[in-house]
Amino acid sequence: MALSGDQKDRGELRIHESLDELQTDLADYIAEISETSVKERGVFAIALSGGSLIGLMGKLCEAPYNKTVDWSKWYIFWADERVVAKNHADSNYKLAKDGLLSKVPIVPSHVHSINDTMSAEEAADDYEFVIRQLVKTRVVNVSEISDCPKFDLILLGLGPDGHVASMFPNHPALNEREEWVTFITDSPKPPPERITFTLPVINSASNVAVVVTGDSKAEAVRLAIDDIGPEGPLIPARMVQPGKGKLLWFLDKPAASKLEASNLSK
Ligand SMILES: O=C1O[C@H](COP(=O)(O)O)[C@@H](O)[C@H](O)[C@H]1O
Repeated sequence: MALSGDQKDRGELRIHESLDELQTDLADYIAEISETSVKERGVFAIALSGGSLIGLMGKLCEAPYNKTVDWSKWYIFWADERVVAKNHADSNYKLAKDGLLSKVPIVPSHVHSINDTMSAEEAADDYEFVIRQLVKTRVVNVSEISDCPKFDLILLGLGPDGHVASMFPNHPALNEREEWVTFITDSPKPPPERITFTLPVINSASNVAVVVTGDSKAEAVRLAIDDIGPEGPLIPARMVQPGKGKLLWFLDKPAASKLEASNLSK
């Protein structure tokens, strides 16, 4: 049984007893948002991250989801990508392809990964151009409060340093307000060259879910969610604040272990 609660301005928290329970809840949640988006818009535009997230989404490849989800309506994007070849072990595309996309009937032309033959800067510009074309045709919705794309769902992981997508603590990319997709060449976590959605895009989504497991991330979870006062460090995950959308945290108990217990109710 999960503990759940709402933390003022920091969204809904779901804290799970086990990884198995978290994975089932995550699969249910994604399937529900997919169904709602397809009913309302005819399509589902989802942006993935890399890292541990993809393994935690694994139940989507199993019954009942593999048969009940309308995969033909899914359009896949990446909230961040490493600028490496698509068949490289560090590629977020490869991770998702091997762990999810090759196991369910996604339409290949609906998978929008970065151009891996370009420099980081070119790949970021090109990816933004691709998204702009899909906003024009409303495959990706548009935000009412900014000129940004409004993804139906953006799924994020969280690094122990508080990074989300490829936005790292104190990095100038956090201040980008004009571009939808930006690039970095100095990621503190290898590989150094990456592209990433900017905060305005993440914060314009209809739904943002941050999926975090393990005690190595407990301090980052605390700094992202708890009331740490004005002097507390502003880690990237704390800057995830969807304007009109819904923010949800999927945590296991070790990741939630440093949160104030007062956030939680049965
Ligand atoms: O480098 C990255 O790290 C984060 C966190 O990964 P995790 O394995 O600690 O969950 C990930 O969300 C991001 O997409 C990836 O590029």
